[in-house]
Amino acid sequence: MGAVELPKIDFSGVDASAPGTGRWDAVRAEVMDALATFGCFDAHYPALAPAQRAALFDGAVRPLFALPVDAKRRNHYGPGKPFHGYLGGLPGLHAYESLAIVGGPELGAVQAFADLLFPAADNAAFCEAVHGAAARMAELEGAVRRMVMEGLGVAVDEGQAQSAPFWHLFRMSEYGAPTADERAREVRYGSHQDTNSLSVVCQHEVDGLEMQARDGRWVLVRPSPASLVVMAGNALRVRTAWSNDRVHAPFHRISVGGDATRYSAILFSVPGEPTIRVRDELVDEAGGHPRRFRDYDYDEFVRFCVSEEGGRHDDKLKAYCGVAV
Ligand SMILES: O=C(O)CCC(=O)C(=O)O
Ligand SMILES: [Fe+2]
Repeated sequence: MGAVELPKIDFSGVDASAPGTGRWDAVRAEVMDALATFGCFDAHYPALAPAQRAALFDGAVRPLFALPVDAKRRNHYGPGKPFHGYLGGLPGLHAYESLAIVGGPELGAVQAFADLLFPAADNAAFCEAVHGAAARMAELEGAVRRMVMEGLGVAVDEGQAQSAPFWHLFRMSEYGAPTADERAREVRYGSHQDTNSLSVVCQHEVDGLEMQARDGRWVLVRPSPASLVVMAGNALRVRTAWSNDRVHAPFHRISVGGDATRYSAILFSVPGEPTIRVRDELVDEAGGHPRRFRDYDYDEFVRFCVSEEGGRHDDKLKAYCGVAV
């Protein structure tokens, strides 16, 4: 068997602010195909320029992780939002740390984060680097999300989109290289599906993201300076489950090898409503598209995923709210 590779989709010439123009329709067909087969793809996306990536990682992400832990711990959004901010020193997540900005594509949110972590410092360049990259990644996420709705034939109703908005979490992560007493390649962040709708991953120079193909094989995704990985999470899978999982939420994990610390930045889109609902117009019991999941509370599902009970299931969504069909 040959090596598996992620589908590659070229987004040059796709204008996120002008849906339907240029290569939009052709790219949408490729997106639907990739999300149904792999649940993810490698997006060639030159709008996030190599210089912008360098500014993000070298000018912002590295200095951020070099801060003392006490400073990093200031990145938290309150007890009800346990996975919104700093993560570090967690059981099962050795040599992994991450920081996250709620609303990362918005300058004000980045500014508030910077003021918290670098008080009394000139943080204008930091803010520009983080906001610039997060905003470009959000444009790609928005275009893909719209393509999925169009591709499924779900009306893209601007009014409704406003009343049930999505919000973004921009997470920056650091994974330590294997130590002398570890194996040459170590899994730092174990196999999981994302809970949100879409995730856009920017790997910087050092590989580590492994996606699992439907046949079970793991694909190590090589970072390239002009590409991003886009994948579907369980919140999107739920919405499309009526049509035999037309969107697959892939399992993935992060491993490290070599001797360089790995950095990544991920933009997650999260549904704005507390309850995730399968849209009624997508359920057709008589027509062979029965309801496959109960409506569920998003935050409670996230807590279930990290609970002892959740840990016993691979397919946590099915265990949490699956309906036997
Ligand atoms: O660091 C990465 O490349 C991806 C991390 C990831 O899968 C996650 O944070 O959910
Ligand atoms: Fe993930």
